[in-house]
Amino acid sequence: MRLMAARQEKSIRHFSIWVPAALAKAQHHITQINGCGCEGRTAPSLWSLIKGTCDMFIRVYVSVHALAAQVIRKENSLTLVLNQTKLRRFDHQDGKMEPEKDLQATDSLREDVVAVGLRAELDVGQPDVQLQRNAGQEDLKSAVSINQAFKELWLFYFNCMFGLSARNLGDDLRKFWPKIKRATYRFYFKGEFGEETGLEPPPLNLIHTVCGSCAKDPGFAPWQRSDAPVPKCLVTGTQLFHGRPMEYSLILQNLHVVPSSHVKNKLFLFCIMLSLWGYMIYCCVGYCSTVPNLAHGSVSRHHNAADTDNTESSLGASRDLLNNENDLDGKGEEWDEIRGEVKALDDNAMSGFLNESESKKLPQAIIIGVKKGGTRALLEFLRLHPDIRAVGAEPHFFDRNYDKGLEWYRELMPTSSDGQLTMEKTPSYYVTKDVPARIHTMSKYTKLIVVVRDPVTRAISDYTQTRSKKPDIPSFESLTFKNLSAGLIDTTWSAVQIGMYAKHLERWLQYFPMEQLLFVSGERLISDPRRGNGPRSGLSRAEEGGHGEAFPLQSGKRLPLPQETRGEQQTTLLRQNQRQDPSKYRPGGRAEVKGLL
Ligand SMILES: Nc1ncnc2c1ncn2[C@@H]1O[C@H](COP(=O)(O)OS(=O)(=O)O)[C@@H](OP(=O)(O)O)[C@H]1O
Repeated sequence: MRLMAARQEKSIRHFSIWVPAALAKAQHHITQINGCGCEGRTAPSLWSLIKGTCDMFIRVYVSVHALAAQVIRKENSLTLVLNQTKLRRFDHQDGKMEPEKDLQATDSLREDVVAVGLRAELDVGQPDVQLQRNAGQEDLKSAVSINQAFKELWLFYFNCMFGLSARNLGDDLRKFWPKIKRATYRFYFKGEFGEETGLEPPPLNLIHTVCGSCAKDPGFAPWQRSDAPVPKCLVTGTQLFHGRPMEYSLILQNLHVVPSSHVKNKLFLFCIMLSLWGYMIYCCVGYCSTVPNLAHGSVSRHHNAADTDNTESSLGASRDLLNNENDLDGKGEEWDEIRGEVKALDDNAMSGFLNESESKKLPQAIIIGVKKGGTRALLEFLRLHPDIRAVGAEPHFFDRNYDKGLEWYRELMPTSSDGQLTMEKTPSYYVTKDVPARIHTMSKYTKLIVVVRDPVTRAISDYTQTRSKKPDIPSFESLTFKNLSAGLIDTTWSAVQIGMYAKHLERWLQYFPMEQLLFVSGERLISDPRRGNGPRSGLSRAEEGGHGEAFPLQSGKRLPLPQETRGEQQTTLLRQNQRQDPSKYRPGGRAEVKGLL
């Protein structure tokens, strides 16, 4: 046995505890024990415990300065695995300790020791003691005894580890101690002691035996003192962790050791972090609300929302799944465009292209609709005419920005001389309830241009545009028809509503005579823009004015807009040329421009 133990000793961490065959049956209830010991008390205590309780024949090699021990049940033996730096052998027969003995590869073992401590987080063990319910009475008693013995053993280890050893560790051990982050005690007893088995708490004499020398030490848990009541859960009171008191919380059979001050510190830190985060969010919100652009955006959106309502009211109770949202989305760009346009014109003024008689005027002609009718094309063609000055973007003054006032509106317009016509286009005007009255208020002589197109094609164009931005919208058919098989059209859908040109026209005719409205065919604008809208269309005049090359017409295809063929730079140049030598680009006078309308 000694030979064997010596051989095992060479393997440094494996030691055998021999168990009498008579007790082997009971022992198989014990699968594994992890523990830790120090100061040479572990093995004697283990021995005392088991001997005193189970009368087992055990030979124990004890650890000195050991951090962890493991007892693993094998067939007829328990193997005590010690993670330690030094060893002393304890002979139970004569009760003497052998002299301390240095281990090989001490450093690596120390690493191992730390690793064990961290890996287990001082998870002291998993005895996994099972009480076999169908076992005989004797077996049960034996099992219970062993269970109890080991339970006590763990308790002792815990005390060694956190009670005495925390204060009595040698320097080597002490330096590892701060690395231990958390202490967790776990008991895995499948079966309640006491209640199920009727077993009493461990007898006091056992405790005295185990802790004979330690019991006087006030660092030990109170239950280890002879005068202290023995608790059923076997672990109680306050232990030391890093020299500070620890709190125990009993959760089912698991017992967690939570260093209270540690937790409190963490909680405190967490609260501080939370407050900081809250403050940062608060600051961010405050900052956002003070950033001019964002604020402007939010105000604009607010206005837009209101304006959208306004627009919707013109369409009755229409389902506006398309139009207004798009308009809102595009508005930022529009205003950038407007500002860009105005700026470009101001630049012109700076470079001397404008003469002093020019001023900004309210529009005399407006393309009021309809959306997706071809309004952009018409405006771009018209503004090539030297006597037409137009805002490139859609001002949406009469439907969304009316509260900004006419001066604001005028400021958006390009400068023009007396003979020139100022124009703008906003296709949503045609379907917006209040717009006819508002334009009429501005000037009852305002010329109104409406580009109309087959309502179905228009609706499809409208839908397609929205779908390109929002692919998730329902299908065109499902939006158009109330009942597809019956062919019932849903006239509440805005895309359909906009196409009901006659209905909207009635509203306009309440304020303007028919002669003041010009209806342009969107289809003809595509198929034959030169002649499509009359022999004296703006396009033919522009062509006469020397801009024919700007309209490379291919039959059946829409005419490319000037930007598409020449680029914005060239268009700007063209306008500058118009200004430099108006006569060259001026086939007719203002009267002729008026005649177009
Ligand atoms: N010459 C030329 N250049 C560009 N686009 C042209 C032109 N002529 C007509 N169209 C068709 O007009 C449709 C766009 O209409 P709008 O400009 O009124 O649209 S918007 O309301 O301003 O968004 C759009 O229709 P769809 O293509 O069916 O969507 C354009 O194709």
